[in-house]
Amino acid sequence: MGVQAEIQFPVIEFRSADLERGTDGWHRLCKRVREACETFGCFEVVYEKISSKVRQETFGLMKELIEVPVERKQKNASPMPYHGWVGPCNQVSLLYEGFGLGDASNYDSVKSFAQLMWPDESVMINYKTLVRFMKYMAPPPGEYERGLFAHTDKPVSTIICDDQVSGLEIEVNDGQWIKLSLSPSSFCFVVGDPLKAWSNGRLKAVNHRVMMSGDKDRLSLAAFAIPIEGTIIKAPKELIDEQHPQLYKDFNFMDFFLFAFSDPAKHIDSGEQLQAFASLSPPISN
Ligand SMILES: O=C(O)CCC(=O)C(=O)O
Ligand SMILES: [Fe+2]
Repeated sequence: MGVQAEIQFPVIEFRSADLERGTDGWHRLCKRVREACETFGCFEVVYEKISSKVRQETFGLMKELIEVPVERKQKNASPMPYHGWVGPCNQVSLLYEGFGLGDASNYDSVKSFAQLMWPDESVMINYKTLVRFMKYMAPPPGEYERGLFAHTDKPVSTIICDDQVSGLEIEVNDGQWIKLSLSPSSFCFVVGDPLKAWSNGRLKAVNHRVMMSGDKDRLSLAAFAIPIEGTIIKAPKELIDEQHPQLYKDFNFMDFFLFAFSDPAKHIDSGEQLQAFASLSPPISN
């Protein structure tokens, strides 16, 4: 046997700049990938955009997945070969265990996999994200004008980001408003009516509005959590006791959402709509 020549296994860095189709960098990258596939049939990809933190968290969660009871793992079944759970067995190996998550880039698939494996996490509301892109024009010179009327949010929660032109105001005490100045790396998290109901009134659905002044237009972007069809908003039993009697009836999120935007509800103050829709006790009169 001859002396084994030193073998150079291909290591290719995927830099963001080279991933732009048609550029010189992209052509060079394609050439190296093709050569590696022709010679070795594989290569090491160096890609720094996936942080080591994300990788660590992923493997941390996998350890939790391995710990779920076998009866639950068996629910990860599929009529397709190689798509479901396989535990240690003679056909594969006594050392092997594997789960299958098909269509993994689809958020709903990931959610339903997680719900099969961790069904008790009832705190988790399965939702879709509605994003709205908003522009508020600068008011006439010297004016302080309403950009968006005062309201509490109807989705479960909202994350707002703006372009540093302030305008968002929150009501801290009855009638006392503060204007937020979000830093370039901040977002504002807002509790919506359904989250208030879910928490049996513990969390505050804050009244907020947009008031414009100055000469700059304002851009904002909001991501709203909208529960999937059929989601029932129900306070967990741990949050209900003698000191904290149940404040709201269980309700279908979409029924409330449609109610809040319906004609009859237009006459109800935004912050009172939850009370009007789901209250179990008559309103307290002063
Ligand atoms: O544009 C903003 O800052 C707030 C938007 C908002 O409150 C909403 O769309 O519910
Ligand atoms: Fe809002």
